[in-house]
Amino acid sequence: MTNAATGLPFDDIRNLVKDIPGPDHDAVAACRAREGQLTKPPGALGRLESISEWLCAWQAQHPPKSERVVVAVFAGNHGVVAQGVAAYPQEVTAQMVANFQNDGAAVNQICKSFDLGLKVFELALEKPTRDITQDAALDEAECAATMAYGMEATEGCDILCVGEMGIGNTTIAAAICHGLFGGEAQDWVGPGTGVDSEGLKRKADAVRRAVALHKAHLDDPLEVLRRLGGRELAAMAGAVLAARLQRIPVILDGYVATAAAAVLFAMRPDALEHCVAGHLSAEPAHRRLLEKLGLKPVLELGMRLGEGSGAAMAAGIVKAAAKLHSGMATFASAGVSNKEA
Ligand SMILES: O=C(O)c1ccc[n+]([C@@H]2O[C@H](COP(=O)([O-])O)[C@@H](O)[C@H]2O)c1
Ligand SMILES: Cc1cc2nc[nH]c2cc1C
Repeated sequence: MTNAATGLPFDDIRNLVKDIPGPDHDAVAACRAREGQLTKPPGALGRLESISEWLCAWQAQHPPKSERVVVAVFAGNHGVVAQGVAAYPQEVTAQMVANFQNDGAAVNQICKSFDLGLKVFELALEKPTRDITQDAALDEAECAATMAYGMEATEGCDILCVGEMGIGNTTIAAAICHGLFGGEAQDWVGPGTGVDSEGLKRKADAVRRAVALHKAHLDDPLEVLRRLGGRELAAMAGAVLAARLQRIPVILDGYVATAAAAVLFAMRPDALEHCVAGHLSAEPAHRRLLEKLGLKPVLELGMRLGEGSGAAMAAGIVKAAAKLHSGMATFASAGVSNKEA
């Protein structure tokens, strides 16, 4: 069922997706022109050069801005944990939110290392979503409102890192990927925070049953998000969309954040061109998902933490790329002889 005739909240999201801007070719041309003048052989900074270009294309300006880089961490709880799919108890989600607020988590230390801002968005932790093996996780109004809430994360930033915290949400990510891209349930599940082999079997079975239950609605990506998703995934999808509309490049974290973004990709395949994959998570299905999306990770550190940590690590590289581009001298200004024409 589409809602075009009834005017329900998903229509607003569909209209926004229709109107997303493309890359700014003038800013890219200005970036290439300066890149060619910097005191280094052409191409010698490798992918860092493409990252500068990507920043210019999606910020629609040259030189790129990288002063205000913010890590947004969205936290949610999931009814599907009743299926025995998670290694840790659900209360860890709220406890880790407190840890973020008290500066004690891994992501806090990464933010301090690279001078990044951190914003934590707590999403009704006391009211977990419905168990996706039994019901739709959210209703349409709540899913759309949560996407709208996620859109607020873009305020006051030049570059946005998108991450999450939510016990059970690697099961949710797997269900969304299986719902959007098909294959077998076991292709999309992995250990998450470290579930044992029996738990992994329960996880694949839960994903298989959830996708079977909602199979009549899988051709609409927003319905996949509403039925198989969670609040932090809806908010992340909203944040990634808002960033595109406001010309803010995005660094995606691991498997869960990428699964949320994949909903927008399924709506239109150019919807994630303003995103880079910050890292390749050790959660095995992340590689498969990035291949589907055509995204190449900036880092591969064997991390599998979530909470925005991989995106925040990559932000250090992205900030360095912008500084290199803006701060280096040119052959002319430094009096360095260029190669013979
Ligand atoms: O996004 C990833 O690549 C990722 C991989 C493994 C674990 N996580 C984090 O671990 C939590 C979910 O794991 P689980 O086993 O409870 O589904 C959640 O808080 C995520 O931030 C995240
Ligand atoms: C301790 C802990 C920290 C986390 N950070 C992100 N997800 C997490 C899951 C657990 C269990």
